[in-house]
Order: sequence, then C-alpha cells, then structure tokens
Amino acid sequence: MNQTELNKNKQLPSKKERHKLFGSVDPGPRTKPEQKEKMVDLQNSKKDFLFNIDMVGISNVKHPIQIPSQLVPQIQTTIGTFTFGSSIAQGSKGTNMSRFTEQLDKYHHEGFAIDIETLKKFTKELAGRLKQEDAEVEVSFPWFFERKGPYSDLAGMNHADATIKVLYDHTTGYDVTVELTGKITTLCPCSKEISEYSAHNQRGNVSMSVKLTEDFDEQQIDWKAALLEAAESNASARIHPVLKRPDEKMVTEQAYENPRFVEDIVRLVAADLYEYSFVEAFEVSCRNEESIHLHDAVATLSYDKKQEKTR
Ligand SMILES: Nc1nc2c(ncn2[C@@H]2O[C@H](COP(=O)(O)OP(=O)(O)OP(=O)(O)O)[C@@H](O)[C@H]2O)c(=O)[nH]1
Repeated sequence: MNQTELNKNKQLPSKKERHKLFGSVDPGPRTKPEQKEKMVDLQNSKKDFLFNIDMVGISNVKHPIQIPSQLVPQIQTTIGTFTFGSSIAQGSKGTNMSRFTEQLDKYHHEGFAIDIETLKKFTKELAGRLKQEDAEVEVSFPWFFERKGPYSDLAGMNHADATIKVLYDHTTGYDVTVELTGKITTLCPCSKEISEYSAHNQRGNVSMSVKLTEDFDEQQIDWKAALLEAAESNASARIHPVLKRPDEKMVTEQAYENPRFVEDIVRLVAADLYEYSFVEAFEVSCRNEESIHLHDAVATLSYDKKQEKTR
C-alpha cells in the first residue's frame, strides 16, 4: 500500500483519545471550593501593604466602538484600544479587575458611543463600581476622514490616530486630555535654499496632546477635526489618498512654496492651539521621516495657557 492509499483508509482515534495521545490527563482530586461565596477573596484583603498604588487596572483591551465625527463619514464603527484603572490605598491588596470589562460590556449593550460626555459618565460610574475615589479611562482608535484632491475633487479615505483620556477624582472632578497624530508633507527650507533645483521632502508625523477646558462642548467643536486642521494647515502640503496629475502638480508646488523645518511645524501648530479657546494646555511634537537620512528629525514644544509659559 502506498502513502496515498494509507491516508485513504486512516482510522482516527476518538477526540478524547487523541487529546490523551498528545498529553492531556484526567482531572486530579478537587479540594478547593467552587462557589464564589466560599472562595478566598485575596484582592479584598486589608493589611498594611507598604505603599499606595497610583494606578492599577487593565490595558490593551480591544473593543468595537462607535465614534462621532463632524467630517465625513459622520458615524464610524472602529476598534478602540482601552486602558482602565484606578488608584488603590496602602491598606488594600488589590483591585477587582473583572469589574472593568463588566462595565465595558454593560455600556456596549447600551450602545457605547465614544464621546467625551459618555466617557466622563463611564469613568465616574467605574470609580463607584470599584468603590474607589478615582478612576481613569483611556481609549485610542483610528479616526477616518474623507479627503478630496485639490483640483480633481476625487475623494478617498485618510485617517489619523486619536486618543481620549478621562481622569475622574471624587474631590477634584474631571481632567480630560485628547491626542491626535496626523501625517503631513514637509519640504526642507535649507535644501530649497542651497540647491540649484529641487528640495528633499518627506512625510511628517504631527502629534498633539491637549488638555481641554472644563466647559468644552463636543456638540459645538469636533476636537479631532480642529487638531487635524492645526497640523495640516501649517504643513508644506496635505496628504491625499487620490491624486491625478493636476492635483499632483498643485501639491508639489504648494510644498515648494511652503518649506518647513520640524521647528517651524511645532511653533506654527502651537500658535493655532494657543488660539483655540477650548485648549487649556498642550504639547506638540513633529517627527519627520527624513528622505535623505535613515534617521528621523524631531521637535517638541509644550505650553500651559494658565501659567502662560513653555516648559
Ligand atoms: N487584582 C488583580 N487581579 C488579577 C491580576 N491578574 C489577574 N487578575 C484578575 O482577577 C480577576 C477576578 O477577580 P475579581 O474581579 O476581583 O473577581 P470577584 O472578586 O469575583 O469580583 P467581584 O464580585 O466584582 O468582587 C480576573 O478577572 C483576573 O483577570 C492581578 O495582577 N491583580
């Protein structure tokens, strides 16, 4: 019998026997309780555990979410990556980690929309569920927006990476920070200045982290669109998914007419963030993936409007 005929007549052992063949063993004697009420609750033991913990929780939690957007498409289902946590005092051993995902599932069934008001409610409720004075929630997601070619008007989809962080504290209230990283074109001013023709240009990554004012109203302002505009309107050129030749000519010439160092980008974006009334404090950085080097060029600037100063 050749190998093909052998395979045709193969008699497999049962699935249970197959598992034994590959090392599974019968369960041993059971001595510990199986009912929740009889189980030891280590997490809730009270003793002097030496230190307070600033934050304990779970991270890298992936979940489908809906996000609002004032740009097209206005309703988006995307994947959120969450971190949940709270502080715990020196006298408690641990947190109850199942309660984070329990609360997430509850909101999911109620149609969890990732807007700032809902996230604030979620965070305060989470503190209550954990029986703690504070809680924090962070969610990151790709945000999509339609972009049209400057001449042809042909549309396609671009995206930026967005993050919302909400801290709730029983005594001090809420602290909301939003972040956006968008991509731009930058053309080197030095290269343009010294060369007989051409100038090197590259894709730049602009990251903005913004502390929102207490009265921020997401119904009035889409923070994602506002931060994207701060990055793109100060770039050498915007980035497009669809470009026909007349579009390509326009963005090439626009970039040549608006050369920018990384330093120029962070200062110009900072000026726009300074002018946005919903921004209390911010950090902006730019990372250019240099086309004439293997390394990147980077710059960072931070500013607190309340203190009227850079770091
Ligand atoms: N505190 C703590 N829990 C962990 C750790 N690693 C895993 N766990 C979690 O322990 C969880 C079960 O604990 P709890 O959430 O306290 O469960 P419980 O006490 O039955 O829940 P409640 O009825 O809400 O009090 C599981 O979700 C595990 O993920 C850890 O390092 N610290």
